[in-house]
This record gives sequence, structure tokens and C-alpha cells, in this order.
Amino acid sequence: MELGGCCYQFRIALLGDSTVGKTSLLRRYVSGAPGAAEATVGVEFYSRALQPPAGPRVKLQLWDTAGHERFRCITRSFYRNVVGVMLVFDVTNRASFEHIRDWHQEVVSTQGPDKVIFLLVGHKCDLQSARCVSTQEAEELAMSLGMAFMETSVKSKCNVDQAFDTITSAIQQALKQGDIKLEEDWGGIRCLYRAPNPRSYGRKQGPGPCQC
Ligand SMILES: Nc1nc2c(ncn2[C@@H]2O[C@H](COP(=O)(O)OP(=O)(O)OP(=O)(O)O)[C@@H](O)[C@H]2O)c(=O)[nH]1
Repeated sequence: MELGGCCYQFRIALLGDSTVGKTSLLRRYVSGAPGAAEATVGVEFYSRALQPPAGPRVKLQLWDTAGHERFRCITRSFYRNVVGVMLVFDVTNRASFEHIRDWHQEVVSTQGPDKVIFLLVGHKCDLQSARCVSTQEAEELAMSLGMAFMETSVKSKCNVDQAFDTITSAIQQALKQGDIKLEEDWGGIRCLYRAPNPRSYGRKQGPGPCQC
């Protein structure tokens, strides 16, 4: 994405209880792999370059965090440097839905309320007969927290790309409108490449060629 001649990297984290399907979602999105074999330890990194319909590519740096409580002090240290958070629960696991407010509060208390774009994700929507969180109550929670809501499944390949596209578009929009700003000492958004200004050819330019 190029705003003001800059090609951006967005850092996005997936948060939610253990086994809700964060790693599976990320692996499906990044490599098309069907799922996860074992629990995440601490934080793992993925990346994918996106070509939005209008404008140049944007690079997503995606952080998969362990949902288990024993890793909380490690994962917490990463919240400060993200611009997007996908709050994931499992539609067949009531407790994972009830913990969403706590996950949201964890991020807001670290970053402040205005610096992060959230997306609420109800995962494993292929398991309709085991569902114990309705779409309507999840929509109501999302609305009360001021974020969008989507249901996803890696098993039925439902909305996986769309979920990442949705949060990326919301970040682009916030950046364009000035609701979120690029800051030197903040890793949530980075400018990877600044296009040369035609009037300054011959002079030294910014961070070099785009790394996406
Ligand atoms: N039915 C169904 N099962 C899924 C789906 N996505 C993931 N799973 C299963 O859910 C289990 C947990 O998935 P993970 O991706 O490891 O969950 P996680 O949230 O990363 O777990 P932690 O690393 O412990 O935080 C695995 O057995 C997956 O196969 C889905 O869309 N549908």
C-alpha cells in the first residue's frame, strides 16, 4: 500500500484462548496448510504480502500467540507493537467467547483504546451441531466493543482470506484518515520503502527498495 509514497508493513496479532484455532487460521492463510499439530509456545511469526485491488502491495507481519495462561507474560510484551488484533474464540467453546472481553482489555490497557484495529472472529463455524455461541450474541459483543465480527473455518475454508482482508482494509482506512499514525518508535506500522520524489533524484533516499 502506498500512502504518501510509502509501502507499509502492518503488524497483526491473533489472540484468544488455547485451542480456539489461531495457528490453524494463520497457517491456512499463509500457506494453505490445513491446520496445526501442536500448541504454540510463546509467539510465532508468519508473513504474507498482499496486493490490494487499488495500490501497491502491503506486507502483513502476523504474530501467532500462545493462548495458554503460562505464556501470558511473554505474549503480553508483544501487544505494544501491533496495529491490528484478531480476537479469536471457538463457537463451540463458550468459555473462549466469555474471555474475549479480558483479551480485549489486555490489549487496550497496554496500547490505549485508539491505536489498535480489532476484529472479532468466531472460529470453527463448520461445527454447527456443537455450536454454543450464536452469531447474534457475537455480533452484539463486537458492536459493544466497537469492532467488526466474522465467522471462519479452516475445515470448510470459510472466510479465512476475507478475515485478513477485512482487518487489513480497516487499518488502511484508519491510516488514510489519520486515525492511526506512523511513529518512529512503534512497530505496529512501518514504512518499508519510500518512493523517490522526482524532484530529489540524485539525493540519498529513505529506507531502500521495498522488502515485501
Ligand atoms: N472443526 C474445526 N477444527 C479446527 C478448526 N481450526 C482448528 N481446528 C482444530 O482445533 C485444534 C486447535 O487448533 P490450534 O490452531 O492449534 O489452536 P490455537 O488457538 O493455535 O491453540 P494454542 O496454540 O494452544 O493457543 C486443532 O485440533 C485443530 O485441528 C476449524 O476451523 N474447524
